[in-house]
Amino acid sequence: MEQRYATNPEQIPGFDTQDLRDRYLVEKVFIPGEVTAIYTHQDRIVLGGAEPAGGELVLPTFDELRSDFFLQRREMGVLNIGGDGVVTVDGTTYQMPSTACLYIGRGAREVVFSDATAEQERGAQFYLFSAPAHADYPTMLVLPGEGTVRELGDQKTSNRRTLTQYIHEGGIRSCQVVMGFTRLHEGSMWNTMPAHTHDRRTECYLYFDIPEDARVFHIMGEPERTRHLVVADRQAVISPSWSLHCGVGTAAYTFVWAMAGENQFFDDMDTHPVTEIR
Ligand SMILES: O=C(O)C(=O)C[C@H](O)C(=O)CO
Ligand SMILES: [Zn+2]
Repeated sequence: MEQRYATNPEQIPGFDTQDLRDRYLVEKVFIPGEVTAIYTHQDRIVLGGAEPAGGELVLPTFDELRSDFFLQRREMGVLNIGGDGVVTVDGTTYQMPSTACLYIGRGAREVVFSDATAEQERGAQFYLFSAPAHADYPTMLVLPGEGTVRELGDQKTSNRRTLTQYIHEGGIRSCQVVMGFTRLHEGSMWNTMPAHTHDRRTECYLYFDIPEDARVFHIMGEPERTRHLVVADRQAVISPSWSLHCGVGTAAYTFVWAMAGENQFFDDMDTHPVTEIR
């Protein structure tokens, strides 16, 4: 498993484009037939992907965790961004259509990922987001349309978007993980405006449904000295607690957001008016 150590905002001015990409961008989240995992020391989050590609994939444990099985001391949110899939947790099967979310609580020993059928055109792609857990919450599935929906932004400012909360205080309960996804409406390109930081939590965005010839310019860094990452489809960005995280696409797109840290209050954000960002 790749490890990425935590960074300090004072390091950012000394980083060139590649340094930023090496530390904050995950270019290959999905590899057919593999479970990928990146261990970031920012809030000890592990993020990755499971793409069964017609077979069965078992969630392995990794040496770096020094645990008997992956979820011995951790919890995990799983969000399917591909075709229909199935996740089996200790013998219980969960059908996961595209954009369904499964919370898997601490203590689950065996997690298996597969496509729903052998003949499907588009395979399942499970995005994985895990954080240390101090208690056992039940494993729960939430299907598309069942989360808490918020309509945000305005077409006039090119940021009309629908945000769905799955794992959060008013939905599936967890120790730390907060998770959901945001879909930009056609013609809207800006996410997360007005932009914010939340010193209490690390957040990761997995961008998807970006057309092949389009990119998202993800803005990061301290609000008074921002930088950017150019992000392609199905790539993830790690935003440390001190980093702004917002972006603009050259086409509409969708992204999974997921957080872990000091609290789970979704609205605990320090907003930064665009007129003050540098
Ligand atoms: O479009 C948005 O706004 C978001 O999706 C915001 C993220 O959920 C976020 O950054 C929560 O802290
Ligand atoms: Zn945020």
